[in-house]
Amino acid sequence: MDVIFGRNKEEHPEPIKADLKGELPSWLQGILLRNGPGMHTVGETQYNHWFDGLALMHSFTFKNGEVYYRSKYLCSDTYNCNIEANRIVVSEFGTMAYPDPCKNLFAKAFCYLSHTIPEFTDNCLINIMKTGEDYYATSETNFIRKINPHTLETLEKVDYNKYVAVNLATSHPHYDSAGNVLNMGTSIVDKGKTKYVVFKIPSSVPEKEKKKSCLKHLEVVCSIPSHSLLHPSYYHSFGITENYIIFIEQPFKLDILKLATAYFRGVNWASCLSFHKEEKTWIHLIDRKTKKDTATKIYTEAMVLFHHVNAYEEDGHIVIDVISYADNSLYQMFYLKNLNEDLEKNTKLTSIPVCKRLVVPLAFDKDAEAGTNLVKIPSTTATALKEKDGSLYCQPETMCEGIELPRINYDYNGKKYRYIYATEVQWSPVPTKITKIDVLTKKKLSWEEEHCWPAEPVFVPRPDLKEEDDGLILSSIVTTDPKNAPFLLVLDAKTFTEIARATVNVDLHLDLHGLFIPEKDLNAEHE
Ligand SMILES: CC1=C(/C=C/C(C)=C/C=C/C(C)=C/C=O)C(C)(C)CCC1
Ligand SMILES: [Fe+2]
Repeated sequence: MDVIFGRNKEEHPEPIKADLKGELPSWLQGILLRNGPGMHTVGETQYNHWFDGLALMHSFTFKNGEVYYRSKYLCSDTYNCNIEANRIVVSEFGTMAYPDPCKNLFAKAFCYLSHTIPEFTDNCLINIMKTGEDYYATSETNFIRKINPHTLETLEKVDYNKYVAVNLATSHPHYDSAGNVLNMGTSIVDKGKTKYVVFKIPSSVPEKEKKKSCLKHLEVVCSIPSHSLLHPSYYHSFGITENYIIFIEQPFKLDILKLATAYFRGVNWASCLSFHKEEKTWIHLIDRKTKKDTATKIYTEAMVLFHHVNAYEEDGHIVIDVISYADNSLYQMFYLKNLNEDLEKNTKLTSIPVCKRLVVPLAFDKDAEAGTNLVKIPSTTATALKEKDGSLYCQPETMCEGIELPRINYDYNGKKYRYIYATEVQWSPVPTKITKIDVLTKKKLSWEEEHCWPAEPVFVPRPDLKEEDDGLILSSIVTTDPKNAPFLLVLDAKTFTEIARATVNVDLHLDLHGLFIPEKDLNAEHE
């Protein structure tokens, strides 16, 4: 497994023409742009956790029936400082680094005693975000890095904090039909309060400010007070429907006092996160018009969740699909010492990812007796029980087990939908299959091949789409058989049959997330 996880990957900044088997439809023109950790060793030093690795972006460009591959390390301040020092000098999720010689850039790390919130990394390794015509590499700290989607060059470093008071922000923003971005971040102990802030980045700027970034026009949509000042929830994504923003405040929490003292206690940021299994998971539904949370307190059992799949409104209910775990063993699993030794032995998850459906009634009989199930949708076994104190206790329906990195046809985001595309994992965190799940019939279609390790499957709609699954699935496939080079797999989303594969003779890295940029959204000037 060292091949997949531990070994530093080489970058290929110049386009490499892939060897294509099969035929690509002529409408497939654009760039699949993805992000993930590519380097875990700098000089003699090594990161502890897979999520610490230096961001390596890669892209598959589809042009006139051909595919071109490139990859480039994000030239973040973190990357530059590490490379210059020839060792890890900036702390990441699972690795605390000292001392920091880049004093000018990371000086604040030394002031840990006077700063509650340490200066975080700009190693944006998780996802790619589009705002207007700009693209950013993202992680979960306050920093994002603008990039050129054609050349993968690194551009400006942006501090969210300049535009909105957040110390952390998700790397899974949502987009509305006009391309505006909706994202959430946590504002920690700011003016005596800790809250979750929802903000909007408009997709365009006024004509006279054409050269300015959309971030300058960022607006706060609403904020949700944290249940606890010093223990805000950790969250990796959130949900939206036409009229609501869905925020799940899980008992997997960040301990701010631990965070503030981690540096001098010699522990990593990860150790500041803990799961409180005896606590509840609070479900917040924010009305997008009134900006208010529901008056009723809504909760479900303690869970750890990273990915929302989708959410929608149906007959006065909100349906929320998530991938959840019974504990936080997922983060534990991705320590490189677990991944690189005996994968089978060390990475047995103590809880597997489960796709759960939570259903919350919006309007219900306030006089209903305690214990009544208020869910009136016949298609689900999820319940919402009225409690004596007036709160709602939601018990989810299990949709399926063993899926992660879920994607949908994004035109159905926030709407009633039918298909989930995901990677399939069993008791090990490394995916071996890609799967399509029909949430209506619970039927599954899968793709797998020996020694193949697929990435998150991205759905690209056919231009004349008539049905939700009219389109293609793109997934980059890492291989561990030296005889078979890695490739970009193209499946028909309807049947899950292979349309084409574009093989590239490079050491492809297992990545996290990314997006497909159709040609019409690409600004040719930057090419
Ligand atoms: C650096 C840093 C963080 C980084 C978190 C990361 C890098 C999370 C990655 C999560 C993934 C990839 C989940 C997949 O399901 C925190 C904890 C937000 C806060 C402290 C500083
Ligand atoms: Fe994610």
